[in-house]
Amino acid sequence: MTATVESFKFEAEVQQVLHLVIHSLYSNRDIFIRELVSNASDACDKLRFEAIADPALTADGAELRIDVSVDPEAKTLTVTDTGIGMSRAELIDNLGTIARSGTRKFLEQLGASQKADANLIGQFGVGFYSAFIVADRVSVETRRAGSEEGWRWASDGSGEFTLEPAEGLARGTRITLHLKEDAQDYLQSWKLRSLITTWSDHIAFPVTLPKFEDGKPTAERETVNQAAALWMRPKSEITDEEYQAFYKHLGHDFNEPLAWTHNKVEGNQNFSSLLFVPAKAPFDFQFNRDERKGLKLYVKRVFIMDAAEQMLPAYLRFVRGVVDSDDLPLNVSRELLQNTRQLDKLKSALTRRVLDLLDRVASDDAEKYAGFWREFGGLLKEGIAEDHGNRERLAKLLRFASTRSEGPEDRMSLDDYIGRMKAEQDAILYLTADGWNAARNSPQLEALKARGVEVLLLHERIDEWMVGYLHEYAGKPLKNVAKGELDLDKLGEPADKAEREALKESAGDTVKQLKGVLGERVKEVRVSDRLTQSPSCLVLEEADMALHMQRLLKAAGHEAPNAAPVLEVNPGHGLVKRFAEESDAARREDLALLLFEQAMLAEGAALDDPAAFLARVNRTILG
Ligand SMILES: Nc1ncnc2c1ncn2[C@@H]1O[C@H](COP(=O)(O)OP(=O)(O)OP(=O)(O)O)[C@@H](O)[C@H]1O
Repeated sequence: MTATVESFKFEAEVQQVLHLVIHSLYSNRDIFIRELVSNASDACDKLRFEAIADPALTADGAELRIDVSVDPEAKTLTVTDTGIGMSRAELIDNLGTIARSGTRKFLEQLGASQKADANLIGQFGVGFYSAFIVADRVSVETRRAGSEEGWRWASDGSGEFTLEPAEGLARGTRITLHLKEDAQDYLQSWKLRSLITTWSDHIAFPVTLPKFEDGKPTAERETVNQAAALWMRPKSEITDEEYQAFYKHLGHDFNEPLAWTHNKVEGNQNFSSLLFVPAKAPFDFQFNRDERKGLKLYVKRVFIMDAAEQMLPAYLRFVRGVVDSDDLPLNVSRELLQNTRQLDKLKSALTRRVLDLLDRVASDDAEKYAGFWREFGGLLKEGIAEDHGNRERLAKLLRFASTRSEGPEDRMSLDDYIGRMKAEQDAILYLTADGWNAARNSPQLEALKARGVEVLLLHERIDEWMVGYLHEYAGKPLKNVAKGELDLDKLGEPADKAEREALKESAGDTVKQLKGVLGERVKEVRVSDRLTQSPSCLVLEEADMALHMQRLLKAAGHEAPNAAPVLEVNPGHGLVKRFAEESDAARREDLALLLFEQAMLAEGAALDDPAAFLARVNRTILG
């Protein structure tokens, strides 16, 4: 029969993954058993699902189960399942190529270095290929449910695999690992038992091991897991370790989850849900807004499909978990899911659960919540724009830096801010800027700082977009301090009020003359209440788009409104005084433009003509 053996080369990416897995996961090599048992369990899930439409697939009556065996003489470990099995084409596709687009991108990102730490690799679910950490040869014998043909796949993981027909196989898949010399401990009963019980208790199908006698496996077998869907068991009977192990299985994550929420709902809708918030963002996270995975839909304990897109809003795409509905029909399709009112309700119930969970973490453990915020905070900002109904709840979960923060880390909630607001202050004040330094050193803040008024510093790009949707919180309006007029008198008088008033009075002409020189560049020139140190700053009208946003949009090739800013000047500053006193027209123009250009630079803007600016600076310095 050797004539029928065909050889295939692994896709280049598979070789890369194999290389990475074998070299980076050696110290975590126990995970191979988790991956193989998980795959076996998925295969049983798939068969149960396909059999709903085609009962003939399970007509042979074999129970869905997973058997792990060892042969100490042959030095092999075998994982056998009675699941869906694979056809020849599926074998080639599944065990010879990389299907997940995220994995490709991950590999591209790793680039030439080809190094990644175990955590990173763990996050993309090393899957089947992890068998090669402990085995120098792996064979897969499989017969797809409903088909007569069986196939044997074999490889030593070095670049090629072979395929040949196999006779007499039972339905499902048997994976045989020829263990490496240094991996023989997996043949021992205690080792196997401890690993399998840790990893399989939450698996919904029986996982069996041989009984051992005198250290040798016998023909008798015993089931080592509870074989009940974890989420259907009463909460009080589930330990944290079980939840954690289940999460690792579900989320393909090495790390423990940050938090979880497990609920059973009965009444109008009947469903159970078990939702996890990961501690770390998965590697392909930024890519998969459109290709979301991680929330599994079951109907009456039968796995139906990954339905994250249907069951949770996009901004909660970090959530992992299962939802088991008693109401949806077993033959529910993706199309049907999109159009069911029932699902809308389910979606809003699940969204609530996640937000409640986050709220709980935030109030119970600020450090833990800070960890969540670092990983996923940006997504909640997306939520502010996308989820009108939950805006207030989401706003409560937002964290910001402020003029009182020591660094750019966002640690402050809107409630914290409101709690510290001055009695006379009627709005939540914030400033948006392109970056932390531009925000904290912005001239717009000078007078506010001088009065001890705290201002939230929104220094990330998404912030400007987000605050466009967040007009108020807890009944208090949000106000951008760089827009419109600021009524600072309400917030306490500065020490030098009388002096400033006098300066303002006398600066009327200066302001007019500045506008005359600057022309269309500015909408208006006025005396500033915002400034105490700097000579000038730019201010927009309430409805105008922030200048850094206008720039960003233009740079990305989009249309952006061209709102000319208002130039505010500080009449007490030497430069403004010099302008007022200067009689030479050319020098006056230099000074006016410098006031404008400085304000642009403080905004983080690039100047249209930097060389002309420098020439002006030099002329002015040299007098
Ligand atoms: N025991 C099995 N029975 C049937 N199909 C299997 C079995 N093991 C693996 N497969 C198939 O091979 C594919 C690749 O498996 P692998 O473990 O590498 O990745 P995965 O399970 O798809 O991804 P991940 O492990 O990241 O979830 C699976 O998607 C599945 O289609």
